[in-house]
Amino acid sequence: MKEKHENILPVDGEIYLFPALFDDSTSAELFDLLMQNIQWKQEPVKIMGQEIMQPRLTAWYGDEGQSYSYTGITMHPLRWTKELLFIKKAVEDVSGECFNSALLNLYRDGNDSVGWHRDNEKSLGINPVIGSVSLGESREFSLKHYKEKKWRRKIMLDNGSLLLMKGETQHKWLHSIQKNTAITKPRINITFRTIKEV
Ligand SMILES: O=C(O)CCC(=O)C(=O)O
Ligand SMILES: [Fe+2]
Repeated sequence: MKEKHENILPVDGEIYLFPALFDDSTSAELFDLLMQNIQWKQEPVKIMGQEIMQPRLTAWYGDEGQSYSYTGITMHPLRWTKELLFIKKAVEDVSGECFNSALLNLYRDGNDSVGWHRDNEKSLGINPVIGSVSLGESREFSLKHYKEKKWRRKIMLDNGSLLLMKGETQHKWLHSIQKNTAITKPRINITFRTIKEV
């Protein structure tokens, strides 16, 4: 990392916030391009044998030849777009990390959410590094420790920000975006990842 940043987690992992990876006008331009050019879809997931629709739209982009299993569905990535490569480079420059894929989320409004989970799929390997870019409406990112559920953190993810998660974070902490019905505007989130094995 270029500058000195403070770890947001008290134990068992590292999370760093870069509040302004992109300025307001770049963020607004990227938001519009991603709204238009990404192949957003509402995908089903299997939860305890039942197929239900995810409460948000998603898309997966990446290097050729990658595939990814995510809560019971296998996804084949679409080819990087120009704007995704621009964002990826910015994330790689400030983090000093490299990524070969990205999972995108579109929260249409405050009724969309992602439940408590860890990004600890086998294909991401041990101690995966995830770079998470937010565009559009601010949403609160909630964290709780996997074992000590009383250990909690909340981070506001604003337009143009980057959240970098590394170390043991994905093994030891759960995260979620909770519904907030006061929110009427959309948010795009891009999580850059590295798939280690197919
Ligand atoms: O929208 C976010 O900030 C988090 C998304 C997330 O946790 C995921 O895609 O795994
Ligand atoms: Fe996640």
